[in-house]
Amino acid sequence: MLNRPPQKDRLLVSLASAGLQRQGRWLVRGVDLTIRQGEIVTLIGPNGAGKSTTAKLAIGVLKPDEGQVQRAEGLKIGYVPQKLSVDRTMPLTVERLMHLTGRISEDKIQGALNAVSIPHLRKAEVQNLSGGEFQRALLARAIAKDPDLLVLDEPVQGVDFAGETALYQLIGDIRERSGCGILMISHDLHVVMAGTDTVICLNGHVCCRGTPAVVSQSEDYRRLFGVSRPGIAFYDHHHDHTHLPDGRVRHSDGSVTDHCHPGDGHHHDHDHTHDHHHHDHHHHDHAHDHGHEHSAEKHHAG
Ligand SMILES: Nc1ncnc2c1ncn2[C@@H]1O[C@H](COP(=O)(O)OP(=O)(O)OP(=O)(O)O)[C@@H](O)[C@H]1O
Repeated sequence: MLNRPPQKDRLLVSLASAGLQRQGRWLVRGVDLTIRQGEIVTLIGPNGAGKSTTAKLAIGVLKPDEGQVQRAEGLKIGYVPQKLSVDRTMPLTVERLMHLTGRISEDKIQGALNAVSIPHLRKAEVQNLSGGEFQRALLARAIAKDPDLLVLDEPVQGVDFAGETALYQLIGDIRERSGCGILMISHDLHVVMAGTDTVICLNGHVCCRGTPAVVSQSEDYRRLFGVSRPGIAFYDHHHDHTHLPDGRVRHSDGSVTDHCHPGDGHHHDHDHTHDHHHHDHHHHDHAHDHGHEHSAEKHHAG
């Protein structure tokens, strides 16, 4: 699938001071945003912040009342909306779901299902799929047409944390393989979004933007999402040590100690909080206080 030569930095979509008004109210206003080939841009923001509206402006489903929206000529878009107009209780196989938006060749269907690791579910009924399998089926449908731009409105809804991690990984792999640009939407930052190049935090307007690490530390982000809620610290680097199940730490030189070394590659300027929604203890999704006893069991006990 999707094996066209990468045209790095090709501008796919740009919004300049874009705004949309309905019934005398600006749903979004002053939105500047660009998506380039091979780039993952994630829109975050609370309910009603205008994320879906912004995505619809980007793909051209909605026209801006103010500002400009431009798309590359002949841009092919794969869109996974937040809500699907198909009734999940209706009898419908994955294969037929993929044909709903137009005929796709057998090869493309197989290739797309392989790419999202559900080739065995081709004949499965959509209503029997798990949340994660359903999201993969939607993703397969979107990538089957070799899009230049994938727009994914809440791609991990109804998916547990392990599935979420796998899905974000898959989305990153799709970007690597196809070189397409990706616009994703989420309510909040997820640690596993570290593959995102740019996060844009929306609340009717753009509150802040930057890498996941920068946004998670920004005052605007904290104000919008509440400083006191369990925070997420981002690690955009690889640790050079491993946390053992008994809470001790094995370092790159093979030595084992009770604590991390000061130079072990953790950030020291972040909020020392845990994301208590995520009980799995992955090396890239935890923040911890270096002065404290740090034990993996504590996380699992959550
Ligand atoms: N056609 C419309 N007419 C009037 N208001 C609308 C229309 N479409 C959306 N809205 C309102 O615009 C605001 C932004 O909606 P939008 O769906 O873009 O938000 P969102 O950030 O995607 O929210 P969520 O996280 O809940 O999906 C909401 O308050 C919504 O009620």
